[in-house]
Amino acid sequence: MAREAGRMNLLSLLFQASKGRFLASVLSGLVSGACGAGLIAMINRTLSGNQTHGTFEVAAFVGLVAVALVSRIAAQVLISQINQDALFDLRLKTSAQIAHAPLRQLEEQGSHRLLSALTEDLFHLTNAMAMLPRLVINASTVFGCLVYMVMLSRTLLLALVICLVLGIATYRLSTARAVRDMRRAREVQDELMLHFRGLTDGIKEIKLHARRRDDFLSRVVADAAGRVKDLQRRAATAFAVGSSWGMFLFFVVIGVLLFLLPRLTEVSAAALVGYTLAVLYLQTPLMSLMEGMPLLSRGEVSRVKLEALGLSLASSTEMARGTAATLDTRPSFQTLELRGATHRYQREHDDQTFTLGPIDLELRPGELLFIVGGNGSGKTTLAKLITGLYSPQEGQILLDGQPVTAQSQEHYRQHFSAVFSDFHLFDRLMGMDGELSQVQGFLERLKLEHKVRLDGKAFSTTALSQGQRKRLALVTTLLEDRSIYLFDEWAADQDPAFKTVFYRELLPELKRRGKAVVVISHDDRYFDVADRLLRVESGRLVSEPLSPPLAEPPRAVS
Ligand SMILES: Nc1ncnc2c1ncn2[C@@H]1O[C@H](COP(=O)(O)OP(=O)(O)OP(=O)(O)O)[C@@H](O)[C@H]1O
Repeated sequence: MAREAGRMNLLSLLFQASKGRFLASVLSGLVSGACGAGLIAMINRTLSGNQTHGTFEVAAFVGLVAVALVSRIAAQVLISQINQDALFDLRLKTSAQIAHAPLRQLEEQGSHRLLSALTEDLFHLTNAMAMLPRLVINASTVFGCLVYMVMLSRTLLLALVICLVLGIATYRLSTARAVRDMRRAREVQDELMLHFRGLTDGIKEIKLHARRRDDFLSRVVADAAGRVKDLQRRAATAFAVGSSWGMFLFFVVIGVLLFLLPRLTEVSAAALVGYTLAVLYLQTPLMSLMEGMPLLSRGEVSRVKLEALGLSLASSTEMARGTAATLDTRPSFQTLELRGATHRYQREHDDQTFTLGPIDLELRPGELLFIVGGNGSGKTTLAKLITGLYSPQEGQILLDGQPVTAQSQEHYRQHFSAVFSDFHLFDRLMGMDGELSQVQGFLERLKLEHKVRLDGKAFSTTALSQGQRKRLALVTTLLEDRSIYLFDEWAADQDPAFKTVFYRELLPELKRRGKAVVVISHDDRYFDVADRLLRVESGRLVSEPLSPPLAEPPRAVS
């Protein structure tokens, strides 16, 4: 029942995506099916000698063949168009859903699962959706033939329906386990994607240690890939047995009609020939339905998987897309307060939790706040809380005295520009226009002018050293010109000379321009730059007295 509901869902998704063409393809399919039934009727009448071979009959035959041909081509073309459009829509929709999902939810899923969803699941879901109109077309052909058969003989129709019901029931019985196997294979594919990520991200570590490489390939990857192979092979075998069983049933039906039924009841020879012809004609659409079943089942597994990820395709992204254009890109503020804000990490299958907070913190324009603390003390978590990437689980954030709510969170985030320690450098500038004229100046300021230029909106390269990549990320944030800046260990990869530029020139300059700046840092040499120093210890904030500056390394040579 749940699976039926799922298919209904797939069908309605496709219908919503392209109502007009969907209906047109179904209509073309129905016309094609009706023409097929008409042709069978004509052939039967001619074979039984009930029809003359006059010009009208020939013209009618040619006409029916032509209409069947054109309507079938139309249905197929429309199907492939819907398929491509649906894939396009699904990719954009799912990307938007990921972009709008809460960060914590995405972190809990892990990037390997999201990648699986964006590649595997979207591919299979689209394949299944492409099957649905074909399923409707084939069903309409079957329907046309059945109508013709009702007209020929009700007794024969009853026999046929009994055979069909039996056939479908046994087919489903043999493939039920295959669907379960497909679902399990899909779970293992997430694991496989995790290992593939390990292969690309960890290629240096793998290359440097031959035994690690062999262990990784022959045990870790081969184990997951082997399980996927076994499960999919078993599912494919069950589906092959199921569809061959269906094929066998056709001949059983024809045997029953030709040899058994005439002994049990009175059936005319014309009806028998008509039935045999119709059953043979039905073979193609019914086989196509059966061959499509594995694709439909696989698509259904992906649909359930996407829903389980919380990326339900039914949920609309229109609202979120609409609001982006109306948001102020550089809002200003007077006060930002965290009051008793708390964030707790609770891992699945793990009793250990880490709690940050309750945090009380105030920030004003023109303030330079340093946050320090040991590894794992909660600095980055606090940064995510301050920037609105995490919502407080307890307590609240107030902006200019107003609590930040789910509705105002997107607006709240527009106050920030940040470089996190695991930042991502996009290869182009997005969401900016007028700011582009300032790029060259910032590139020169950060000593990148000989390495990178801007071609249109794209950087000429992002293949740079880690320190240079961070500088380029800083260029982007400076262009954004937001009212609050957050740097999470930005200077960690910079040479001593550039550290000085960052702490002694860039940060004070941002402060002078009225920006509030939050800096997570281990560089105690520069703590004197800060207006305030806060230490995070096991998730709690403590104030630190400011110490006098230590001896500095040489300044950068311009
Ligand atoms: N994605 C996560 N899921 C579960 N727990 C997490 C996650 N990220 C961090 N933690 C936990 O939260 C604690 C604080 O992590 P956080 O990244 O905020 O520390 P940090 O002070 O920035 O450390 P570092 O100086 O090493 O960057 C860690 O000890 C870890 O146990």
